Amino acid sequence: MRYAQLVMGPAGSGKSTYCSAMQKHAQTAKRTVHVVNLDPAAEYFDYQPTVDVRDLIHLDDAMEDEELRFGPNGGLVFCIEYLMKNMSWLEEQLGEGDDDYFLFDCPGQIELYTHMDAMKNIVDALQALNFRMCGVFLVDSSFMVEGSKFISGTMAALSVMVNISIPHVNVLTKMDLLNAESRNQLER
Ligand SMILES: Nc1nc2c(ncn2[C@@H]2O[C@H](COP(=O)(O)OP(=O)(O)OP(=O)(O)O)[C@@H](O)[C@H]2O)c(=O)[nH]1
Repeated sequence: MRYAQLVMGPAGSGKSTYCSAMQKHAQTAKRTVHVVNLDPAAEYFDYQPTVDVRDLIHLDDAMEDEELRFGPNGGLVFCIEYLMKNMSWLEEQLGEGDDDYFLFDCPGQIELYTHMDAMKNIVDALQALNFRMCGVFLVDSSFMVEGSKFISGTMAALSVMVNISIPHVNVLTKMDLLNAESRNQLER
């Protein structure tokens, strides 16, 4: 059995920062946590990925292809579907270790989780590879303070939980950026 967190959330919500912090935290506890970059458009992260989907396909490959001519959104969906069709590549990259712990740093395009099958299919394929998975959905806390945004954030989280159908934890990120009044408002 292997274990994994699927780290999801809107663009800029802090997924890569979370993965990096968790990896460092594990190192401090003398444990090894592998991070897998599943974002074909990633430009910067400060962890050492064990697997990087950009070695298989990069967003630019889809956008610069003369026949495909995708924009950034269509291109990203194409890349994730391409990964799905090449799961054997991911399987090989992940190796066969037992008891390994992985963090999958996902792309920030929320429709991949809320109403498309792409990410759900990848989760199903990973579960077939003996992964026990948990979804971690990150939301920037500053987008949760106003009532309307709070509803939007919680509905997005609920939609992801139902669509992906694995144990699910929501994480409010960037709490350090909230002032006391906003924290109280969020608490209420
Ligand atoms: N102050 C503060 N900044 C944070 C926190 N988490 C992330 N950030 C910052 O927010 C920005 C976006 O963080 P990322 O980790 O790149 O977010 P992401 O979800 O991986 O972004 P995409 O891959 O573009 O979707 C970076 O400048 C981070 O340094 C946090 O808890 N506190």
